[in-house]
Amino acid sequence: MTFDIKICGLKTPETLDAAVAGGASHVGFIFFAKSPRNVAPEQAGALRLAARGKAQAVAVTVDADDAFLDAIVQAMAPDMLQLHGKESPERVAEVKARYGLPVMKAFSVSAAADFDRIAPWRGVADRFLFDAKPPRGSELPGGNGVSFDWRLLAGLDPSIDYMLSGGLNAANIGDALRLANPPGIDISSGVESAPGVKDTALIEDFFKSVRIARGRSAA
Ligand SMILES: O=C(O)c1ccccc1NCC(=O)[C@H](O)[C@H](O)COP(=O)(O)O
Repeated sequence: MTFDIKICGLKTPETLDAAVAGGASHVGFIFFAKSPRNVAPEQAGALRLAARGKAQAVAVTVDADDAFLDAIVQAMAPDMLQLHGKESPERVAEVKARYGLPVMKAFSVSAAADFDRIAPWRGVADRFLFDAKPPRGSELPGGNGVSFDWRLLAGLDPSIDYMLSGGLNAANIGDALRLANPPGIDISSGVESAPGVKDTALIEDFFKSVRIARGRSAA
């Protein structure tokens, strides 16, 4: 079974290279003006070239309209769209049909009952991303560096394909993998030295911790 690792919120060639070299299966680009990780579609288009054939480029949007999605898809040709807002199942289906791309739908989680909410999106979204609920007052629906109780994932229907997200870092990824055994993981602020500033050494440390946790050599 494959195990996916997404490094999200990349903005520079150096950190994108570190993500790909470390073994990222997915690299994420944020299109949300209030985020310190926000990039222009053309910037993401230039960056993602280095990942072509090595990692899937994911465009992360929040309740984006067709005009904005058109601009993103045209400028960067993403491999996947991550919808991180309040997109309905109908909107997810519309986006999938319009672009012919797989869609990962994000949900925030704080209790087991939150997984019941995904039912209408099953069979519509290709994958889910389970993130923590944003802290009170945050303007960001994601990228807040906060975790939820990973034990909640242990009882999830194993046919649900998802990435575990929210507050992961090199120090806690071992516990997260042990408790949740997810098919994929996603990280952003845990590999940053400041909000929106990715750090190549932290990216390398994260991959090293993942390898150790998965029982592989740290070298
Ligand atoms: O990261 C952002 O700034 C962001 C802004 C708006 C919507 C989504 C955003 N991030 C989505 C992601 O996939 C993040 O990697 C995910 O929320 C985990 O972030 P973190 O807790 O910082 O690892």
